Amino acid sequence: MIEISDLLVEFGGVRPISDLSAKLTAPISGLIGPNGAGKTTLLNVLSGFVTPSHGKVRLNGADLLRLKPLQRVRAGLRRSFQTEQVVEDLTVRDNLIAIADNVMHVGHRYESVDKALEFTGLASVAESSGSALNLFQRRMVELGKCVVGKPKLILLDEPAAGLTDEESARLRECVLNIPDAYGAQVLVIDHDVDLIRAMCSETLVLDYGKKLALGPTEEVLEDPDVRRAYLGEL
Ligand SMILES: Nc1ncnc2c1ncn2[C@@H]1O[C@H](COP(=O)(O)OP(=O)(O)OP(=O)(O)O)[C@@H](O)[C@H]1O
Repeated sequence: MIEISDLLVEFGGVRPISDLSAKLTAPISGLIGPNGAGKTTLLNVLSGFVTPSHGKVRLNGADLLRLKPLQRVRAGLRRSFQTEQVVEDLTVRDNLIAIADNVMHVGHRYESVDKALEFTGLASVAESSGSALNLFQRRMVELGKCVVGKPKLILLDEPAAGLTDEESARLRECVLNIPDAYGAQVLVIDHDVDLIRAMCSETLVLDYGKKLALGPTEEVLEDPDVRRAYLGEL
Protein backbone atom coordinates (compact mmCIF):
# COMPACT_ATOMS: atom_id res chain seq x y z
CA MET A 1 0.00 0.00 0.00
CA ILE A 2 1.26 3.46 -0.92
CA GLU A 3 0.18 6.32 1.34
CA ILE A 4 0.97 9.83 0.16
CA SER A 5 0.28 12.72 2.54
CA ASP A 6 0.41 16.46 1.84
CA LEU A 7 3.06 16.10 -0.84
CA LEU A 8 4.61 19.25 -2.24
CA VAL A 9 7.35 19.37 -4.89
CA GLU A 10 8.90 22.65 -5.95
CA PHE A 11 11.38 23.39 -8.74
CA GLY A 12 12.13 27.09 -8.29
CA GLY A 13 8.75 28.73 -8.85
CA VAL A 14 7.19 25.63 -10.45
CA ARG A 15 5.08 23.31 -8.32
CA PRO A 16 4.64 20.09 -10.31
CA ILE A 17 2.95 18.49 -7.27
CA SER A 18 1.05 20.26 -4.53
CA ASP A 19 -1.34 19.27 -1.72
CA LEU A 20 -1.31 15.67 -2.89
CA SER A 21 -2.70 13.04 -0.55
CA ALA A 22 -3.70 9.63 -1.84
CA LYS A 23 -3.84 6.02 -0.67
CA LEU A 24 -3.20 3.40 -3.37
CA THR A 25 -4.23 -0.06 -2.30
CA ALA A 26 -5.01 -2.02 -5.49
CA PRO A 27 -2.60 -4.71 -6.74
CA ILE A 28 -2.24 -2.65 -9.94
CA SER A 29 -3.01 1.07 -9.90
CA GLY A 30 -3.06 3.50 -12.80
CA LEU A 31 -1.66 7.03 -12.78
CA ILE A 32 -3.01 9.26 -15.55
CA GLY A 33 -3.34 12.94 -16.34
CA PRO A 34 -2.61 15.49 -19.07
CA ASN A 35 0.94 16.28 -20.17
CA GLY A 36 2.79 18.10 -17.41
CA ALA A 37 0.33 16.95 -14.72
CA GLY A 38 3.17 15.70 -12.47
CA LYS A 39 2.98 11.95 -13.10
CA THR A 40 6.68 11.37 -13.76
CA THR A 41 7.57 13.75 -10.93
CA LEU A 42 5.52 11.57 -8.57
CA LEU A 43 7.41 8.48 -9.75
CA ASN A 44 10.65 10.41 -9.22
CA VAL A 45 9.60 11.17 -5.64
CA LEU A 46 8.74 7.52 -4.99
CA SER A 47 12.02 6.27 -6.46
CA GLY A 48 14.15 8.93 -4.76
CA PHE A 49 15.30 11.08 -7.69
CA VAL A 50 13.31 14.07 -6.47
CA THR A 51 13.13 15.23 -2.86
CA PRO A 52 9.82 16.85 -1.99
CA SER A 53 9.68 20.12 -0.05
CA HIS A 54 6.97 18.73 2.18
CA GLY A 55 4.94 15.61 2.83
CA LYS A 56 5.22 11.93 3.62
CA VAL A 57 5.17 8.73 1.59
CA ARG A 58 4.72 5.35 3.22
CA LEU A 59 5.14 2.00 1.49
CA ASN A 60 3.42 -0.81 3.41
CA GLY A 61 3.66 1.42 6.50
CA ALA A 62 7.40 2.20 6.19
CA ASP A 63 8.68 5.75 5.65
CA LEU A 64 9.97 5.70 2.05
CA LEU A 65 11.39 9.23 1.92
CA ARG A 66 13.90 8.40 4.64
CA LEU A 67 15.67 5.94 2.30
CA LYS A 68 18.26 6.81 -0.38
CA PRO A 69 17.51 5.53 -3.94
CA LEU A 70 19.66 2.36 -3.63
CA GLN A 71 18.18 1.62 -0.21
CA ARG A 72 14.73 1.86 -1.79
CA VAL A 73 15.74 -0.64 -4.48
CA ARG A 74 17.00 -2.99 -1.78
CA ALA A 75 13.69 -2.49 0.06
CA GLY A 76 11.87 -3.77 -3.04
CA LEU A 77 11.19 -0.66 -5.09
CA ARG A 78 11.65 -1.10 -8.86
CA ARG A 79 11.13 1.27 -11.76
CA SER A 80 11.05 1.25 -15.53
CA PHE A 81 11.72 4.43 -17.49
CA GLN A 82 10.04 5.96 -20.55
CA THR A 83 13.31 5.35 -22.42
CA GLU A 84 14.51 1.80 -21.82
CA GLN A 85 17.81 1.49 -19.94
CA VAL A 86 19.02 -1.77 -21.53
CA VAL A 87 22.83 -2.08 -21.58
CA GLU A 88 23.64 -2.72 -25.24
CA ASP A 89 26.92 -4.61 -24.68
CA LEU A 90 25.50 -7.05 -22.12
CA THR A 91 23.37 -10.10 -22.83
CA VAL A 92 19.77 -10.07 -21.69
CA ARG A 93 20.72 -12.42 -18.85
CA ASP A 94 23.61 -10.16 -17.79
CA ASN A 95 21.34 -7.11 -17.86
CA LEU A 96 19.22 -8.89 -15.25
CA ILE A 97 22.21 -10.22 -13.30
CA ALA A 98 23.50 -6.64 -13.01
CA ILE A 99 20.34 -5.81 -11.06
CA ALA A 100 20.48 -9.02 -9.01
CA ASP A 101 24.09 -8.22 -8.03
CA ASN A 102 22.91 -5.02 -6.41
CA VAL A 103 19.76 -6.20 -4.70
CA MET A 104 20.27 -9.83 -3.70
CA HIS A 105 22.45 -12.09 -1.64
CA VAL A 106 24.72 -14.28 -3.76
CA GLY A 107 22.87 -17.57 -3.20
CA HIS A 108 19.58 -16.77 -4.95
CA ARG A 109 20.69 -14.50 -7.81
CA TYR A 110 20.70 -16.98 -10.69
CA GLU A 111 17.43 -18.61 -9.63
CA SER A 112 15.77 -15.19 -9.51
CA VAL A 113 17.16 -14.19 -12.93
CA ASP A 114 15.99 -17.48 -14.48
CA LYS A 115 12.51 -16.93 -13.05
CA ALA A 116 12.44 -13.37 -14.46
CA LEU A 117 13.56 -14.62 -17.91
CA GLU A 118 10.78 -17.22 -17.95
CA PHE A 119 8.20 -14.82 -16.56
CA THR A 120 8.85 -12.21 -19.26
CA GLY A 121 9.20 -14.73 -22.11
CA LEU A 122 12.83 -13.70 -22.62
CA ALA A 123 14.42 -17.11 -21.96
CA SER A 124 14.88 -17.77 -25.69
CA VAL A 125 16.92 -14.56 -26.13
CA ALA A 126 18.72 -14.74 -22.77
CA GLU A 127 22.14 -14.93 -24.45
CA SER A 128 21.45 -12.22 -27.07
CA SER A 129 23.12 -8.88 -26.52
CA GLY A 130 21.02 -5.83 -25.67
CA SER A 131 21.90 -4.22 -29.00
CA ALA A 132 20.22 -7.09 -30.92
CA LEU A 133 16.80 -6.61 -29.31
CA ASN A 134 13.72 -5.02 -30.83
CA LEU A 135 11.64 -2.46 -28.94
CA PHE A 136 9.24 -5.02 -27.50
CA GLN A 137 12.08 -7.20 -26.21
CA ARG A 138 13.77 -4.15 -24.70
CA ARG A 139 10.55 -3.26 -22.91
CA MET A 140 10.32 -6.82 -21.59
CA VAL A 141 13.92 -6.59 -20.34
CA GLU A 142 12.84 -3.49 -18.41
CA LEU A 143 10.02 -5.53 -16.92
CA GLY A 144 12.40 -8.40 -16.19
CA LYS A 145 14.72 -6.05 -14.31
CA CYS A 146 11.74 -4.92 -12.24
CA VAL A 147 10.90 -8.45 -11.05
CA VAL A 148 14.44 -9.58 -10.16
CA GLY A 149 14.88 -10.02 -6.42
CA LYS A 150 11.91 -9.48 -4.14
CA PRO A 151 9.99 -6.55 -5.61
CA LYS A 152 7.40 -4.89 -3.37
CA LEU A 153 6.45 -1.91 -5.53
CA ILE A 154 7.00 -1.70 -9.29
CA LEU A 155 6.67 1.67 -11.02
CA LEU A 156 6.12 1.50 -14.77
CA ASP A 157 6.42 4.72 -16.79
CA GLU A 158 4.58 4.28 -20.13
CA PRO A 159 5.68 0.64 -20.52
CA ALA A 160 3.71 0.12 -23.75
CA ALA A 161 4.60 3.35 -25.59
CA GLY A 162 5.44 2.62 -29.23
CA LEU A 163 4.38 -1.04 -29.10
CA THR A 164 1.94 -2.63 -31.55
CA ASP A 165 -1.48 -3.67 -30.23
CA GLU A 166 -0.39 -7.30 -30.10
CA GLU A 167 2.85 -6.49 -28.26
CA SER A 168 0.98 -4.21 -25.88
CA ALA A 169 -1.45 -7.07 -25.11
CA ARG A 170 1.46 -9.43 -24.38
CA LEU A 171 3.08 -6.90 -22.07
CA ARG A 172 -0.27 -6.32 -20.37
CA GLU A 173 -0.70 -10.07 -19.69
CA CYS A 174 2.73 -10.15 -18.09
CA VAL A 175 2.05 -7.10 -15.89
CA LEU A 176 -1.32 -8.53 -14.84
CA ASN A 177 0.47 -11.63 -13.51
CA ILE A 178 2.98 -9.67 -11.37
CA PRO A 179 0.88 -9.39 -8.17
CA ASP A 180 0.24 -13.15 -8.05
CA ALA A 181 3.68 -14.26 -9.23
CA TYR A 182 5.68 -11.84 -7.10
CA GLY A 183 3.33 -10.42 -4.47
CA ALA A 184 4.31 -6.91 -5.58
CA GLN A 185 2.12 -3.86 -6.03
CA VAL A 186 2.32 -2.12 -9.42
CA LEU A 187 1.79 1.55 -10.32
CA VAL A 188 1.51 2.28 -14.05
CA ILE A 189 1.62 5.57 -15.94
CA ASP A 190 0.20 5.38 -19.43
CA HIS A 191 -1.65 7.64 -21.84
CA ASP A 192 -3.44 4.62 -23.32
CA VAL A 193 -6.73 4.64 -21.42
CA ASP A 194 -7.71 1.21 -22.76
CA LEU A 195 -4.50 -0.24 -21.35
CA ILE A 196 -5.13 1.41 -17.96
CA ARG A 197 -8.71 0.13 -17.99
CA ALA A 198 -7.53 -3.41 -18.76
CA MET A 199 -4.77 -3.52 -16.13
CA CYS A 200 -5.69 -1.26 -13.23
CA SER A 201 -8.56 -1.75 -10.81
CA GLU A 202 -7.98 1.72 -9.31
CA THR A 203 -6.68 4.90 -10.91
CA LEU A 204 -5.31 8.20 -9.65
CA VAL A 205 -5.77 11.20 -11.93
CA LEU A 206 -3.48 14.20 -11.57
CA ASP A 207 -4.10 17.62 -13.05
CA TYR A 208 -1.68 20.51 -12.52
CA GLY A 209 -0.01 18.47 -9.78
CA LYS A 210 -3.20 17.99 -7.78
CA LYS A 211 -5.47 15.00 -7.29
CA LEU A 212 -8.38 15.28 -9.69
CA ALA A 213 -9.82 11.84 -8.92
CA LEU A 214 -8.97 8.54 -7.25
CA GLY A 215 -11.08 5.40 -7.19
CA PRO A 216 -12.18 2.37 -9.19
CA THR A 217 -10.89 2.87 -12.75
CA GLU A 218 -14.28 2.60 -14.47
CA GLU A 219 -15.80 5.21 -12.14
CA VAL A 220 -12.82 7.54 -12.48
CA LEU A 221 -12.91 7.38 -16.27
CA GLU A 222 -16.62 8.30 -16.22
CA ASP A 223 -16.05 11.28 -13.89
CA PRO A 224 -17.08 14.47 -15.78
CA ASP A 225 -14.10 16.44 -14.41
CA VAL A 226 -11.71 13.73 -15.59
CA ARG A 227 -13.34 13.56 -19.00
CA ARG A 228 -13.06 17.33 -19.35
CA ALA A 229 -9.47 17.67 -18.14
CA TYR A 230 -7.92 14.54 -19.53
CA LEU A 231 -10.06 13.01 -22.17
CA GLY A 232 -10.65 16.38 -23.86
CA GLU A 233 -14.45 16.40 -23.59
CA LEU A 234 -16.41 19.64 -23.20
N1 LIG B 1 13.59 19.19 -13.12
C1 LIG B 1 12.59 20.06 -13.38
N2 LIG B 1 12.76 21.38 -13.28
C2 LIG B 1 11.74 22.26 -13.53
N3 LIG B 1 10.50 21.87 -13.88
C3 LIG B 1 10.27 20.55 -14.01
C4 LIG B 1 11.29 19.56 -13.79
N4 LIG B 1 10.75 18.33 -13.98
C5 LIG B 1 9.47 18.54 -14.34
N5 LIG B 1 9.19 19.87 -14.35
C6 LIG B 1 7.89 20.47 -14.66
O1 LIG B 1 6.95 19.87 -13.79
C7 LIG B 1 5.71 19.69 -14.46
C8 LIG B 1 5.31 18.22 -14.36
O2 LIG B 1 6.19 17.44 -15.19
P1 LIG B 1 6.07 15.84 -15.28
O3 LIG B 1 7.13 15.39 -16.22
O4 LIG B 1 6.04 15.28 -13.92
O5 LIG B 1 4.64 15.69 -15.96
P2 LIG B 1 3.97 14.39 -16.60
O6 LIG B 1 2.58 14.34 -16.06
O7 LIG B 1 4.81 13.20 -16.36
O8 LIG B 1 3.95 14.77 -18.15
P3 LIG B 1 4.05 13.83 -19.47
O9 LIG B 1 2.73 13.12 -19.58
O10 LIG B 1 4.22 14.85 -20.57
O11 LIG B 1 5.23 12.92 -19.31
C9 LIG B 1 5.90 20.18 -15.88
O12 LIG B 1 5.44 21.52 -15.94
C10 LIG B 1 7.40 20.13 -16.07
O13 LIG B 1 7.83 21.09 -17.00
